[in-house]
Amino acid sequence: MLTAHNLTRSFDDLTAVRNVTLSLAAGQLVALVGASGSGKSTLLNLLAGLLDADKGTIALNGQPVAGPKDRLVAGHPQIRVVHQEYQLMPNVSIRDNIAYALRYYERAYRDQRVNELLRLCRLEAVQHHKPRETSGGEKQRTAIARAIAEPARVLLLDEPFSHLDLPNRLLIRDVLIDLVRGTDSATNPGSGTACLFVTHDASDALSISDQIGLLQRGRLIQLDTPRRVYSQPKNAYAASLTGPINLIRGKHLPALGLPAVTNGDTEYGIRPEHIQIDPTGPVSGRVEGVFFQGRDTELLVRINRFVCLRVLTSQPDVAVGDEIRLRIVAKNLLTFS
Ligand SMILES: Nc1ncnc2c1ncn2[C@@H]1O[C@H](COP(=O)(O)OP(=O)(O)OP(=O)(O)O)[C@@H](O)[C@H]1O
Repeated sequence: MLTAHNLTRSFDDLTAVRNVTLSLAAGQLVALVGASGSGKSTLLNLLAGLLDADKGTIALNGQPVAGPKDRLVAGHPQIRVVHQEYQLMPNVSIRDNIAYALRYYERAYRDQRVNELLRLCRLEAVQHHKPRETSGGEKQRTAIARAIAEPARVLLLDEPFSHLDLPNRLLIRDVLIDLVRGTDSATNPGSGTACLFVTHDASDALSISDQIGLLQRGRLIQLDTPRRVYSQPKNAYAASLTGPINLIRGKHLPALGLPAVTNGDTEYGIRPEHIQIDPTGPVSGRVEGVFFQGRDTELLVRINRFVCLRVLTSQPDVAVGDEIRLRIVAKNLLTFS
């Protein structure tokens, strides 16, 4: 549906987006993840036709999506964007901000649809407030409600969950999933929307997206299913974007009970959940930190002067200063370079 080919955009001598090729299909949720400054918002604005590309093409169902220099009004009628700053009208109520997206519809339908969106995004209580009288999360939900008010082929969201508490985060995630899959009949009867969302939160990306795209200094270094991006990351940076990872030089592998390698400078990675606490394990370490996380506890375990490992365990009875034994299975080791 939305395809981008070889997109490149520079600001002076900084290339913010470099040769990015990707496609978004109807009914598909794609998460875009990358470090701050890696080019996520720039790519989103290019895809929305809000920024001119220096090179490359964008097409929606085969039709070119023009940048602002080739259009009277920037943007594309079938592509909705929610920016990080929300861009709400400051002097009208939350209700009217949402209703504005439906201004060309007849009054009765507009009122009914706005009521539905207020309910869906839990905004009924603040519907008559001005944006400045609402919280960050309420403003964020208003921007999302406005973006999904009308059917759209493509929805591009810049950090849609960043200001939401956990219940609202789960709520908006479900709203988006329904919309994208085409199960929200009022918004998009049957066909589904293509959605790309930028996030810093690996758990959002891993749990709801069909694909994750990883940006590193403007390049799309990996685009794959959440499972593959997590278990076969392209490099150490990619691994660190999708979850905690222990990075270890080859020369330190024997100290972890793993076979020696010829190139001691090669970098390896091991996820904390792949290190087992095992009284018969070959490695001994001293617990330096215990971080309770609810279901699991993360430990910092000092193996020697050079290696300190993050270990995820469900064992609640470990304390700072304990000596524990660990086992790492070689097949779980990721090789990076
Ligand atoms: N209008 C602009 N003029 C000059 N440089 C810009 C402009 N917009 C973005 N940049 C630069 O391009 C790079 C990519 O910026 P972008 O906002 O796309 O990153 P991002 O991945 O969205 O970052 P964040 O996660 O912090 O929002 C950054 O180095 C930024 O400073």
